[in-house]
Amino acid sequence: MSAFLSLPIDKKIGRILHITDTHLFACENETLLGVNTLDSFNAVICEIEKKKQYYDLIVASGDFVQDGSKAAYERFATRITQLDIPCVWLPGNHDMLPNLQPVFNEYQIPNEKLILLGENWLIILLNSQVPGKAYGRLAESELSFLSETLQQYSERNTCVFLHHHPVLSGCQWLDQHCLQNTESLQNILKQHPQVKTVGFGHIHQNIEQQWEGRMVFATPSTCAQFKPQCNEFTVDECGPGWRDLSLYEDGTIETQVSHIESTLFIPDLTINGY
Ligand SMILES: Nc1ncnc2c1ncn2[C@@H]1O[C@@H]2COP(=O)(O)O[C@H]2[C@H]1O
Repeated sequence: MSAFLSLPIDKKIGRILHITDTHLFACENETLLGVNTLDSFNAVICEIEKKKQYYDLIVASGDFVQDGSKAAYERFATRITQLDIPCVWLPGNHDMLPNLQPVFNEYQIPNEKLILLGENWLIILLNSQVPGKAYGRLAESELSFLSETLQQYSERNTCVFLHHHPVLSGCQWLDQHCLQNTESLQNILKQHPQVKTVGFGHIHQNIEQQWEGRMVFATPSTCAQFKPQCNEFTVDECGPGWRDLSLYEDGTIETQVSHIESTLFIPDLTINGY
């Protein structure tokens, strides 16, 4: 069985900050879809600091960088560790593990896939990356890790995180890049009603919907967003975002997405791909 991180919680409610798709570059002036991704990430973190909300854990769900560079991973690691909240991560399709891993190790951002949060909750992080591809797939090893962990901790309410969307977003151009073996995930989840939610990034938009009797959600990127329900690539005007999750002892979840409201981060709506 894998190593795990055990986090006691002070209060009865477990609080998670979900950050995703930061798309940072080595160069501080680089932009994605017209948004300076370092400035938008910093704006999100500053806003979170200002709110002084208490968190037990940060889950960072991939696409940390756009250029694959160590310097860009350093930018993420430097700023996120300033929050002084335990942070765990999983990779997205843009991530280069040989560059990510040494930097996150240096900053003590642990590579834990199994987190015991307080007495009642289990957080599971899955790697859905297929190197060189925008779509995702859960390898047999990830599926058996999920299945074995859920069996071992069957008494705990559980949140599962991965990068790719297991449910269709309704954007055709994005749905070709979804999780390809959703059925295998579904087959495991069907046997484990303790899994209360599945969270992901990748699609740069807010989704909260019911799936197989549980809530699933996508969290907006900390940079530019994609417009919901569009067949062709379309950028949304929504500002950089993040998500709060409150996990209650009885297995219920409250969640809320926030966005930065600033004219500094309006994307270039004329760009049609990257
Ligand atoms: N115009 C486009 N049509 C289809 N896919 C695209 C387009 N532009 C970018 N993409 C891919 O879609 C992916 C969506 O999120 P990513 O940031 O992972 O990376 C993106 C690209 O790999």
